[in-house]
Amino acid sequence: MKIAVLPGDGIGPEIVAQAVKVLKALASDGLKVELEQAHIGGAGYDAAGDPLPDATMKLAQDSDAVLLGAVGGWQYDTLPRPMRPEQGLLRIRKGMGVFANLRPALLYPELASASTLKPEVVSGLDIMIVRELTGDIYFGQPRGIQVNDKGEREGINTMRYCESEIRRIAKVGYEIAMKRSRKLCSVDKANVLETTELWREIVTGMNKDYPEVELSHMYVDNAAMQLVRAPKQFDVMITGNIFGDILSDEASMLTGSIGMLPSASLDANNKGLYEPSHGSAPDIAGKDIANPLATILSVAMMLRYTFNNEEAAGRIENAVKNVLAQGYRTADIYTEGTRKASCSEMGAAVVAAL
Ligand SMILES: NC(=O)c1ccc[n+]([C@@H]2O[C@H](COP(=O)([O-])OP(=O)(O)OC[C@H]3O[C@@H](n4cnc5c(N)ncnc54)[C@H](O)[C@@H]3O)[C@@H](O)[C@H]2O)c1
Ligand SMILES: CC(C)[C@H](C(=O)O)[C@@H](O)C(=O)O
Ligand SMILES: [Mg+2]
Repeated sequence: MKIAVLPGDGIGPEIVAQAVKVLKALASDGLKVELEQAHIGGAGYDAAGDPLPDATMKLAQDSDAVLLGAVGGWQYDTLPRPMRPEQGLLRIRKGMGVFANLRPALLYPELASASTLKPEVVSGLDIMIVRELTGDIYFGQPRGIQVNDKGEREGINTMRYCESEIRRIAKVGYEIAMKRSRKLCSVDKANVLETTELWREIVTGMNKDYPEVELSHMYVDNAAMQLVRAPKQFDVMITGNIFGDILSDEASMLTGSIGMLPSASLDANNKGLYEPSHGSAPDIAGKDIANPLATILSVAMMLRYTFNNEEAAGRIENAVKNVLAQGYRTADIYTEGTRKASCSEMGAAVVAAL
């Protein structure tokens, strides 16, 4: 199997190096993997004048899966928008057609005290956020900054979903719910936004195809509040691109740190792009202190969803559990009495625990 490795910017190269160590360790044990690296984001702009160079998109299309670190950096924030790192990420998601973004918020028992919430609120937490990834206000037209009739500049973005886009993500949500506790909460803002009124109507209509699934609906503002009030009421959540972006960062803190939250972005055939849910963390880049576990756990998701290799996925997840049980902690999840580890030490500990 061929994996395109796109480290990107900021902490991207540091965390991806740890995930690659894990893949190479599995390869030395017989897993057949071929890795090829390419630039994306600011690194793509620096190397080829484009945040998604053609060669990178071609490599992604020729590979079975893509492992991505993160993109973005302050030095790129004033570039014209099409040249910004984030556009490279949006283009590769769209280009690969990976519309289903799975972001599991799982609390490892050892990290209950690392969360900023009370341990009893988060212990046993296991939520799957299913975020639509290639539509919504991220891609809707018209968009831009224009001068209006009064000579004043105005910024425009358009929230937009068509029925088929809603249907295909809802199907993913229902099917995941069927494999878990059969509880699905759809998050929208149907009280105000027509886009999500349609979303709610379609998700509700599909419940007849999955009668065992207990469907509920929640407005996004309430969902944001409920996630910190009583997060264990949720099992599978489905939502659109922008709400899912925000809610998944919020959910990550329930698990102790955003450095713990992996993701899988899948197309209709389970070909996928795998990346941590966090960004390039420019504030800590280059210091070897970032948490690589979200990226390492994204590799486990790759093995499970794209390569159907549950055994290898389980090996990685167990190794992560073991290193946490042994007390290894990067700075973001460090609590008194545990063993502070750098990014590379954490990667090495996971390899040793495989
Ligand atoms: N998928 C992506 O590539 C992605 C996601 C989000 C943000 N970004 C980009 O990243 C840049 C920074 O954005 P931001 O600061 O809003 O979000 P961020 O997720 O990069 O960082 C937010 C905070 O979390 C910390 N953090 C993030 N990942 C961590 C890890 N693995 N270990 C320890 N701490 C970690 C950071 O140090 C920072 O304090 C921006 O350019 C943004 O556009 C990229
Ligand atoms: C960097 C940005 C384009 C991206 C998003 O908004 O999807 C990020 O926040 C994420 O969550 O992966
Ligand atoms: Mg985000």
